[in-house]
Amino acid sequence: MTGEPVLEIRNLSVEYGYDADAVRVLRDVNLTLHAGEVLGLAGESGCGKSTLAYAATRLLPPPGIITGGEVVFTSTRDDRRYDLLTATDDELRATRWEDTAIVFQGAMNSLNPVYRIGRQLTDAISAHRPEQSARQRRDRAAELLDMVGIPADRLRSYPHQLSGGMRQRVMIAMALALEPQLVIMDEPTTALDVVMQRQILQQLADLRTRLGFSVVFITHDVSLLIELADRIAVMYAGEIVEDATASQMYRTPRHPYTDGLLHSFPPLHGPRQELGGIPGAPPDLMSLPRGCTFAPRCRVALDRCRDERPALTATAFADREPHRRVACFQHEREAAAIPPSLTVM
Ligand SMILES: Nc1ncnc2c1ncn2[C@@H]1O[C@H](COP(=O)(O)OP(=O)(O)OP(=O)(O)O)[C@@H](O)[C@H]1O
Repeated sequence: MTGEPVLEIRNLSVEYGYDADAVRVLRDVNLTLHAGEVLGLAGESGCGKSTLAYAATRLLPPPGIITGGEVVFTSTRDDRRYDLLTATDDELRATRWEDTAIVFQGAMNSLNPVYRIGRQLTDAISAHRPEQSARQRRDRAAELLDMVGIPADRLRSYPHQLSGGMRQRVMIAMALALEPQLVIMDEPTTALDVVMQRQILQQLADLRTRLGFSVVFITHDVSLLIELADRIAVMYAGEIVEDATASQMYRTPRHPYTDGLLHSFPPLHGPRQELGGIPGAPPDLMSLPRGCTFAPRCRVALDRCRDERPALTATAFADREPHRRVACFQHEREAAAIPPSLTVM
């Protein structure tokens, strides 16, 4: 169901801090998001998921600095392709909310406590659609609430009168107000329970089917993404280490880190399984190991993995799984050992 590229992130690098204190937090990240796709970004805390989302949309707060790369956005609104990293302030203003909307971490707490929900939605609309009448804006606000499953009479509620899940939905409604092409949600639900997380991602995926926008959904919980995303990019220590469809990742994780993540969260459906987790902790970004950054925690690391850093490239099974990428030497060895006819895809 996915279409043309909407967002093409190329060799994106980010540092926090300056000079000797600078930490390279993203290293040459390449990732493409397609029209209508739900892309999940997974990985443990601190691996750079939020940094990637904020840098790609030029919303990175200081001391974050984009040190290289490009982020090409294809706007269907004005049929233009442009690099968000070199876009002018006017271009960025025009693209925000209209083309791309971001729901930040903890966004549900960013609703203004002293205004009713309706006012906050209509204010967001009027900032970009001044030509609309008050009536049109109210109707649109009610329609948006309805889209996210909240009855229109809640327009008169104050944020504190809504549950956390409802406030999160209001933020989604606000993000959808101007019919953007791309919605980015950063771990919208850390404060909410897993059932609520699932409902929210489910709702976004359903709305995407109806309205056709693309979604980047950031979470620690890869099992949630397996169920609801089309594609998943797994990040580790500032790099993408695996990029595959959700079903490929579930059936045949090619990176040992992905495999570890899959066994770190309980799936909501299917047979019970023991949670393994991943021993150890991610490396200090100031002093990364020479070889694969995951090697010190990897149960199947080879000597080569400690010396050489694997690049994110097509898998060793590329003829049968095009568009899939992994950064791991071990899977090449496995591929060489398995007769192609026995390979499970
Ligand atoms: N303002 C900052 N100054 C210095 N380093 C920072 C800053 N913000 C983030 N970092 C570092 O950048 C790295 C990536 O952080 P980021 O928040 O992007 O990761 P994340 O995967 O989104 O984590 P989480 O899931 O906890 O939000 C971390 O090592 C973090 O310590």
